[in-house]
Amino acid sequence: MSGLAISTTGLVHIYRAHGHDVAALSGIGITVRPGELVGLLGPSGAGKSTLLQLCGGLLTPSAGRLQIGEHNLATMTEAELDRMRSGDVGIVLQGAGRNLIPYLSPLDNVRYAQQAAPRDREVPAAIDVLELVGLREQAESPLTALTPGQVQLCAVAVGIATMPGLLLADEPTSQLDHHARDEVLAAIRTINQRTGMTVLLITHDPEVAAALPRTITIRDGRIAAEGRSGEEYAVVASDGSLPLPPHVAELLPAGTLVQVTIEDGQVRLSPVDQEGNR
Ligand SMILES: Nc1ncnc2c1ncn2[C@@H]1O[C@H](COP(=O)(O)OP(=O)(O)OP(=O)(O)O)[C@@H](O)[C@H]1O
Repeated sequence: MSGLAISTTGLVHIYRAHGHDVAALSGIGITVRPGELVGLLGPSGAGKSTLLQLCGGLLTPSAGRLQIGEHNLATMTEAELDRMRSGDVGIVLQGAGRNLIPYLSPLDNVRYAQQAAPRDREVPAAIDVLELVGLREQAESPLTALTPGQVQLCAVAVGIATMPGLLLADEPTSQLDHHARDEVLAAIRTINQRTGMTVLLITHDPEVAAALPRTITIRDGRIAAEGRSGEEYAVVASDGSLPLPPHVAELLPAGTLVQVTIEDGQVRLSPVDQEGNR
């Protein structure tokens, strides 16, 4: 199938835990076009995995709109979510082993994953899926004979086994040496370019982020910035607010009065004291 778009407006997710609520996402608005390859960045606890799991239908939004292709996830029944998860969205969980059956070869792992595909979906031969990620030669090897990078490639192959329109990958390049990391990233790029599959992947690695055409940074459950080929930009939210980059926020602590002016077409932020004097 062709790539699926992601569209969210005011997306909120609250975990209800031991009598207190944790707001993991506090109003996320993003649009990802079909076939885009996007990295999700941000400090630990920012809400990246929560967003990924919401997009995969593994969690239900507490509020807001979340649209994956034609699916409006906020209103889908459990049966509809099951169908979406089995064919339209592939998920690679953090830690390659969690995606694999340890006693099956890469070929049988992919075949097993393909059994979940909807009946009307034509899936490619398992060997062709492995070829796509560069694992044809290891197709029948036991997983224990594979390098850590090859095990991760196998997890990616399982994630795309049914040729979903959206691949969600939680830190697929972490805990790998640079060579293996680059191989996994190259395989994900190949999948994206050859199939047109939309890809959303979480990374903490600045070198991986710099190599991606687009990144979205989340901080404290909100969109903090976007990157284009390594260059970071602040993003104006739908309510007109603009999150300051951390190095600017350090200069303008909370409560600072800022005069916003336009001079020669340039928007200027000038801090003033509490009496309004520059
Ligand atoms: N099952 C849960 N129950 C309660 N709170 C949770 C649960 N899962 C995550 N959280 C909290 O939600 C917030 C966002 O967590 P999330 O795992 O989405 O962040 P993250 O950006 O993926 O972090 P990391 O990079 O460490 O994986 C954090 O404050 C976290 O402690």
